[in-house]
Amino acid sequence: MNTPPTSATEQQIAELVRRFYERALANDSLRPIFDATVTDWDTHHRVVQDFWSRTLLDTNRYRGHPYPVHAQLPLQPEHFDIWLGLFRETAREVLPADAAAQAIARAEHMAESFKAGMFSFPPYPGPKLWKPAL
Ligand code: HEM
Repeated sequence: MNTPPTSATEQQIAELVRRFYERALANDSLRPIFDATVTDWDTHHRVVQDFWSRTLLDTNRYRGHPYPVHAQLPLQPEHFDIWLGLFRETAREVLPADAAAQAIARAEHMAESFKAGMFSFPPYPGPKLWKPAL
């Protein structure tokens, strides 16, 4: 999704990522999920920085697909609330106001989409319960 570039700098975005992960890894609910998944932190920071660079500066550095990545993680809805709380705090601290507002809006929108995709429906009951129409 491309939006007009904000006044953030790459340096501020790097700082956003650094401080956000400092907080996320100090959080007892989020840390185990990162510990179990991320083996190469430099690469992870770079990928996430590229993502925010695309969102806030309209660069084309991130070309991944965040939804399938998160759909495979053992997440509950409350993980997103905690994540967003830490992200809002960090974004307001590190980014200029226009960029903070855009980053927070994007994260909130993604959290809503992720939650809608991941938690809206009960698990598929399986083919045994399906009856073909006659
Ligand atoms: C809506 C809020 C979120 C945003 C915007 C976001 C953003 C991202 C992005 C851009 C990536 C890189 C995906 C890629 O490899 O292409 C990522 C990966 C990851 N995120 Fe999130 N994330 C969010 C919520 C969460 C939450 C709640 C958790 C729970 C701890 C989480 C844990 C992870 C982990 C563990 C990875 C690495 C997965 C892997 O390397 O296999 N994220 N996230």
